Amino acid sequence: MLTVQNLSKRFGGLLAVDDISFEIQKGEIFGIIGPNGAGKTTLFNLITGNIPSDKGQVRFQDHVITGKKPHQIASLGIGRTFQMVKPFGGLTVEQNVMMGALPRHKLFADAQKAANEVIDRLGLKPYAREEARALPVGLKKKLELARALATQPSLLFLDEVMGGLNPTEVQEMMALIRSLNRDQGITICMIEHVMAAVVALCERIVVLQQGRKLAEGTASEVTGNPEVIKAYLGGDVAHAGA
Ligand SMILES: Nc1ncnc2c1ncn2[C@@H]1O[C@H](COP(=O)(O)OP(=O)(O)OP(=O)(O)O)[C@@H](O)[C@H]1O
Repeated sequence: MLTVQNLSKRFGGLLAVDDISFEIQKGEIFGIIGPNGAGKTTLFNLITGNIPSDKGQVRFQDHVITGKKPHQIASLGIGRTFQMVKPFGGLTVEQNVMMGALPRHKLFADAQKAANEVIDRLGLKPYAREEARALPVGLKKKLELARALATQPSLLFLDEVMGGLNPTEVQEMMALIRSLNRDQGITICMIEHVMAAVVALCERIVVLQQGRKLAEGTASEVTGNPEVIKAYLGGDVAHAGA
């Protein structure tokens, strides 16, 4: 579904993404892990057109999307959330989700209907008329996801949607991600530091370190890889359930 080939990005003297290649298959949940600063978010930004790449190519279905603008990439069916949730604070939850829905619908009323379906599905209905800035972090993360879903993606990039959530909210978010994948057929690529969630959800995982691909494989292959344990997992391996 998505092929990333030799993608690279330099910020001054720093090679933030260094010759990364991988493929995401239709229907899977794919994970990207690695220490802070490994280049994960930069990789997302390159794929979704938020920053230009220096080298390499990204193909989505039959399209080369390298060099396209974020809204063009979104209209092809690639959605994303941002790690630093940035809802339009002064707007309501419904208005924020409308931002995602509007480009998909000719009529305002249709966009509103679609936005409210997503709001319902994510359990945000009681907050639909509240200002986004008033929401606690768990609901802000859900709103971020709702906004991305309203763009009707077939491939969804999730950047640390579990970050800042309590254990109950993590369980709820995991169930939601699984349902989006299984029931709605959305292919998912997730950056995540909560290893229990990565191990439980992801069929395949890529590990980044200092911009480079350190490993790729199933959850058990990756969590059992001594280089990955040294570079990233450390004492967390037991916690990861490996
Ligand atoms: N716009 C930018 N200008 C300069 N350096 C940047 C920029 N964006 C990211 N970097 C640097 O690139 C490297 C990779 O950053 P990135 O945010 O992609 O890492 P990450 O793996 O997502 O980290 P984290 O897990 O902390 O979110 C870091 O050293 C970061 O400081």
